[in-house]
Amino acid sequence: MLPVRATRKLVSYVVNPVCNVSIRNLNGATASEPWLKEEEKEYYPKPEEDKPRILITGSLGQLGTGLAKLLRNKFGKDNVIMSDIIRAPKNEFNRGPFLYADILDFKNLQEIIVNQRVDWLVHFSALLSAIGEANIPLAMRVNIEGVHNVMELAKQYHLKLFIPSTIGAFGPSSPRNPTPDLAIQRPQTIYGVSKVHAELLGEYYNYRFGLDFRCLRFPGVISADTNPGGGTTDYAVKIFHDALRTGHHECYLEPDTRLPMMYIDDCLRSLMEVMETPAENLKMRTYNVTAMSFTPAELAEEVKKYVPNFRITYRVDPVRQQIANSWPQVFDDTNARNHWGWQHEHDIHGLAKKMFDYLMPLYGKTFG
Ligand SMILES: NC(=O)C1=CN([C@@H]2O[C@H](COP(=O)(O)OP(=O)(O)OC[C@H]3O[C@@H](n4cnc5c(N)ncnc54)[C@H](O)[C@@H]3O)[C@@H](O)[C@H]2O)C=CC1
Ligand SMILES: CC(=O)[C@H](N)C(=O)O
Repeated sequence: MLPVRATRKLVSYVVNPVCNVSIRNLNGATASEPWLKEEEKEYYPKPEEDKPRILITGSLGQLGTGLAKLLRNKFGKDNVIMSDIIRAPKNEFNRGPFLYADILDFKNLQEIIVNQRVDWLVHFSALLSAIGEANIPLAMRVNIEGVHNVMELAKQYHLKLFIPSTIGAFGPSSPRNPTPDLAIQRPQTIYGVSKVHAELLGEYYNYRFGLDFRCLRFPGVISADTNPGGGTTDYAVKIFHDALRTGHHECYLEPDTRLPMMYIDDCLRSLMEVMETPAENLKMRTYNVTAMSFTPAELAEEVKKYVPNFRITYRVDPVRQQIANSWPQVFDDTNARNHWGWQHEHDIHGLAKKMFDYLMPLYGKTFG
């Protein structure tokens, strides 16, 4: 029997096929562990190469498809495993590994992590703010139980874990203009409550077990090639499609409802950057990031530069208006900028240009 001098939790016994001895195998331990003797190292897997293997949960939503593309360009197609509970469109399915993974099925997730030799876990599965309010029991399961599952698995298998949070993790008693990283957090949506839970649990696992947990609070994310999944900030995507389709957008928020926003390229880059920041440069585990803040009326003015006859009218949805009224108006991301060099690229003008450059040809329109 080979001696194992580790103090970490022993998880399995295996029979080594070469010398037919029983050795105890530590989850996630590789031959680079400093506590291994030279002769023990051959029984442990070689350390991972420089390219991590990454699992994305809920990867068919607004953020996941773009992130998979970005990560695959950087780390190789086969090193990024997309997963979701919905069927992948054929073009997505053919672009690289895709697996069914229900975030509520712990065993299935465990199997994927082991079989696919996952190193990083990007946990996107969630019910967003508006849809969460419409189905609170499901939101509690997906957003809270789902987080428990990934947190525990990331701990067991020594994964680097990213879970996004949101401006929605703040509430009406938080300072709203500007909202710093550390402030009162008493959100009044199940979405917000579940995100505060994820932030706190991740920070606790980091402190208690050394889990490499990283979290960014995103504002409303705006993208042209994917659709939002049922949030309060969704109008800021739909307005571009409506402008090109009919020239008219009926907005569910009041004209002067100011919310922080970000173009998807900035959002995904911030995620990549924080994942690659050396741990010693992270002074916190949860950071605000943002790019701009605007109201529906201000965005409509921007849209008119491209579609001069564009009209916006307002029919307020009380649920989403109430949520928006409780969220930050301006997000303070000074710490992200100072600690790990976060910088946004797109303001409201850049955002509108990007959206119209992408969407106009799809709607058969030209500028001017
Ligand atoms: N889109 C935005 O503006 C913002 C998003 N975030 C966060 O980023 C993450 C990704 O957001 P989006 O892509 O916009 O969300 P989305 O709603 O577009 O996509 C979520 C995905 O989760 C999947 N899902 C639902 N139940 C599941 C289950 N039981 N097991 C596995 N997957 C399941 C859905 O099928 C969907 O594809 C979320 O955690 C969200 O809270 C944070 C702030 C802003
Ligand atoms: C800001 C978010 O978290 C999301 N877009 C939502 O509106 O729910």
